[in-house]
Amino acid sequence: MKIFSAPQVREADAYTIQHEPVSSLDLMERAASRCSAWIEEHFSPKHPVYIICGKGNNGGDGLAIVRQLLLHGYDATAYTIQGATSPDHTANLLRLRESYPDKVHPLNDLQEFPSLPPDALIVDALFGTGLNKPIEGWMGGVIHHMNNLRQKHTIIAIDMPSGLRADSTSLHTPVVQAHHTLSFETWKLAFLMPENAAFVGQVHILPIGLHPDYLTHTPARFHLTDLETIRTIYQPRDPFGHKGTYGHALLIAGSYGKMGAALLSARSCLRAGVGLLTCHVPACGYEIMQLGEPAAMCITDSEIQHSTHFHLDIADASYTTVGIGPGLGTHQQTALALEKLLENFRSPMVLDADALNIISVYPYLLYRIPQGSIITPHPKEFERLFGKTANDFERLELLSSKSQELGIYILLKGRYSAMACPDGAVYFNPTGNPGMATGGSGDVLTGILTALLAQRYTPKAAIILGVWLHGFAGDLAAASLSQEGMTAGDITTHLGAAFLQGI
Ligand SMILES: NC(=O)C1=CN([C@@H]2O[C@H](COP(=O)(O)OP(=O)(O)OC[C@H]3O[C@@H](n4cnc5c(N)ncnc54)[C@H](OP(=O)(O)O)[C@@H]3O)[C@@H](O)[C@H]2O)[C@@H](O)CC1
Ligand SMILES: Nc1ncnc2c1ncn2[C@@H]1O[C@H](COP(=O)(O)OP(=O)(O)O)[C@@H](O)[C@H]1O
Ligand SMILES: [K+]
Repeated sequence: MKIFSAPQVREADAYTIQHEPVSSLDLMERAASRCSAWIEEHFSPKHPVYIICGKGNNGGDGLAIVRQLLLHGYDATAYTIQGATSPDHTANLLRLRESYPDKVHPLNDLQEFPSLPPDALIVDALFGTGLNKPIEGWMGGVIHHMNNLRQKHTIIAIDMPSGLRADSTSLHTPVVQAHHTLSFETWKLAFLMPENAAFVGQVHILPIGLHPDYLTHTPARFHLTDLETIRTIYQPRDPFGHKGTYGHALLIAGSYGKMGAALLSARSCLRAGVGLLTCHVPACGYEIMQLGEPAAMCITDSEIQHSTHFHLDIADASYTTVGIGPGLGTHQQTALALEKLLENFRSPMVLDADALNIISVYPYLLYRIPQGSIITPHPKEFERLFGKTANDFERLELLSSKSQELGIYILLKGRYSAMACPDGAVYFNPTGNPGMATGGSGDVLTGILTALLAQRYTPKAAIILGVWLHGFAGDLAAASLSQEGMTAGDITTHLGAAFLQGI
């Protein structure tokens, strides 16, 4: 699913008005009716609804929602900011005043903000995608006041929480902290940024019938992975396939005290369909691996506690791909071995965890990573590799520019993991839950991505599909075990069900 910028949303709006054709007032009526239907579905008429309306079309939506709710037996009231209003706003104001003159009140300063009865809902229709500067003065006070009321009253934002910019940071400016955001047609980039979590609450995308030609043909740089994309990527297994068909992966992982990471990664690699798996571990890990996962082959390092050189077969390129990093440790000898690996193995590989921590100490190694490889930093690892940024939008730009500069796929892990591709596109992943915020979840992901590369998915396909499956398996694990009760290994045990149900 494409994520459009605020100017693109305006273009989609104009294109729809011109080509459907539909009047802009009717499109507003349609958008508002999706919102009032959502409110009616989730809240009974015993909740009085207070809708705070700005001067533009977001406020126009708010006025139409008030009228629609009143028609359906709800007690709804509009509070409107005074000033020059947009034409569709003006038309809706007249319509509302005509039928329900006592349901519109002016809001010229904070003193005029209504005192709310218990159970009242606040609908925020102050500003949407037309916000053109940070909110200042008494309107900032209104937002502050609404946020103070959020403990007692549910706040529902129309299209955007007011004050939030769709495409750039809103840090240090007043923004409504909504419980629910009802947004039209497409996700906005701002909703996916961790720094905005407190503002957007739960996001509900409401289709309003924007013209499909515009949505299909307009290029977008940012995407949110959806089931349709996943179904296009997924390749069913060949009925005549044999284990050679699905690749031979080498997983380099583990050190003394962290063999669990290697085991978690190996198990998920096997459950994600690899043909053959060999694990390289330090000598202390031999029995752990052999007993822990009989389907994996195991080769050991000459050192007992950490790895110092990786198996010679690497130079013969007999492995389809390599996954390296989980629990590896950052010993200097391991760092040297990583440098040699990067010299000898030139196909796309997966680098995670300690492999990335080593690279952040020896940054020149970044430039030796084979083209098309996948690196999977969590935010702290990302910062160690590429430095600090002032906000999440700057971090996103840094992520994308490094991916393009280095010719590698960079996965920044989190609630909506961001996958930056060397062609400049960035994909966000919607699956997953906070139950996955537990040690070892990332190791499981490394195994999955390594397995998909081994099966000869392109790196772009592997990363989009792998991250989706990882999150979906995590969601299934949470559904059966609870977010608290699940562990990283439960993500792996639910991978089979994720293939069956998530694609
Ligand atoms: N997408 C779709 O397809 C559809 C979209 N629709 C709806 O339209 C919304 C976009 O409407 P919009 O363009 O009129 O902008 P909106 O958000 O109401 O704000 C503009 C007003 O706010 C003002 N203003 C701005 N910043 C300010 C500030 N910091 N401080 C103070 N004032 C500020 C600005 O005043 P100005 O600065 O221009 O004088 C102007 O008056 C969209 O979010 C959705 O709800 C649906 O109705 C139909 C289908
Ligand atoms: N709140 C969340 N919502 C969705 N996914 C999450 C959440 N928290 C963590 N995850 C996922 O869990 C994984 C954690 O990875 P990582 O931090 O590397 O864990 P570890 O180092 O313990 O293996 C990532 O894939 C991340 O996207
Ligand atoms: K709003």
